[in-house]
Amino acid sequence: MRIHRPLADAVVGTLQEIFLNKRQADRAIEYVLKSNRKWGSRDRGFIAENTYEIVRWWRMLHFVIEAPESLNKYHFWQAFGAWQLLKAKHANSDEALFRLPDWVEFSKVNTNRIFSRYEEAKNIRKIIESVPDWLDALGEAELGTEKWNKEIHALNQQAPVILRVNSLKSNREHVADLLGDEDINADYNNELPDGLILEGRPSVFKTSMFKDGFFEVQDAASQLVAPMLDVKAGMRVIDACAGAGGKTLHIAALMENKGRIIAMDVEERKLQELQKRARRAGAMNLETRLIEPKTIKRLQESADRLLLDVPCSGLGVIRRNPDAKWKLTPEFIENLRTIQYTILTQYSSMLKKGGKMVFATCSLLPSESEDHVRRFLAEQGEQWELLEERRTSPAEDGYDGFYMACLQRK
Ligand SMILES: C[S@@+](CC[C@H](N)C(=O)[O-])C[C@H]1O[C@@H](n2cnc3c(N)ncnc32)[C@H](O)[C@@H]1O
Repeated sequence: MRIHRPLADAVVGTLQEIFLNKRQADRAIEYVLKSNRKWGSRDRGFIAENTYEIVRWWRMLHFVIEAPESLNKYHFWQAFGAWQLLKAKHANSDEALFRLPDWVEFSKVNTNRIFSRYEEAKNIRKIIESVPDWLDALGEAELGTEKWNKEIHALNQQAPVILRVNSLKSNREHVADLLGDEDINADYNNELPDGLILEGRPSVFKTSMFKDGFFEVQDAASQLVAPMLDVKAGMRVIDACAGAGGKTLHIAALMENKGRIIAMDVEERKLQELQKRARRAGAMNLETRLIEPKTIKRLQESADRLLLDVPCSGLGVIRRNPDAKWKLTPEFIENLRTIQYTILTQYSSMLKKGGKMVFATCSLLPSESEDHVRRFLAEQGEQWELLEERRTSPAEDGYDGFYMACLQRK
């Protein structure tokens, strides 16, 4: 394999945007890809994949190149070079040893030293799995050593691309056929009635099927949340932390567009995106509502079903957002725990007696998930019954790490 200089430049420049200018990885990648329309799909794939992988393995690469705390552009070139040298080995592949091109930026890259540092790194979990000290300690404290070893390893693997077919417009056999016409192969999974697991990492957003609202990209774990709500056509449903509406659209499809969904959030921008997606999906039975001081009180005991997909650390989805490892802080997670429990205790009042509520997070940490439900039941158990609870695990079932619990109001 040869490395093309403009592509390497693009990766190194994007890494600097992410680490020095604190840009979000997906936005920085999107920006650089838009900057040169002439790049073909392989070039784009190279830039996106290498950037994401170097972000994912940042701590390990930082260790092998022996970089200081304060970084300059040459350190990003060295990390890029080290990743080219190590990626086959790191994936346990027996590909031939890669030789770096004779570029001045690589003049300080010592291949033998990189390999010996890599062997050293293998003995230190937080280095080889590339996690900050505090997160490694927190994961181990909450999950136990054996489980954390497995989960953090699985969280560093690339996640599969999974679609949720929009049953308002199509069905999965039809979409699988249409994808086949575009040389995209898809597999089924019995647990996900509308799910299609794609082979490889094809770009699906440019297909006419996507533009026509035939599917959304949504991980398997996320596809389990709306069905747990047990919605029926005609019900009144509140999705209280709807964001851009991944789960709202699923709920709308399960309700066959009948009844009413109120999709709420504290960020108007996300609700606008939700409306755009709802139009594409043909979801007509929903309205969006920005949460203001009296919104929750006005909706007391008004919903048959309530989804609380609360803001969380996103630790269960770092396969897809590896830069979160470097942006999260213990203080931020602590603050989230307070918000999560406040949402659970205050927003639950919107549910009618006899109604069902799902509390969900995309975190692997019990302190953001199970612990809240246990405390809620301890404090208000006479009014609530826990009907069902589920945890998904990147290590065990290959899904993102979600928690979801269904509670019924007595
Ligand atoms: C996990 S995300 C929701 C993802 C969304 N349900 C989906 O499936 O695409 C959590 C959402 O909670 C919102 N949020 C944060 N604080 C909130 C609050 N106090 N009340 C309601 N929503 C809040 C965030 O803006 C974010 O969109």
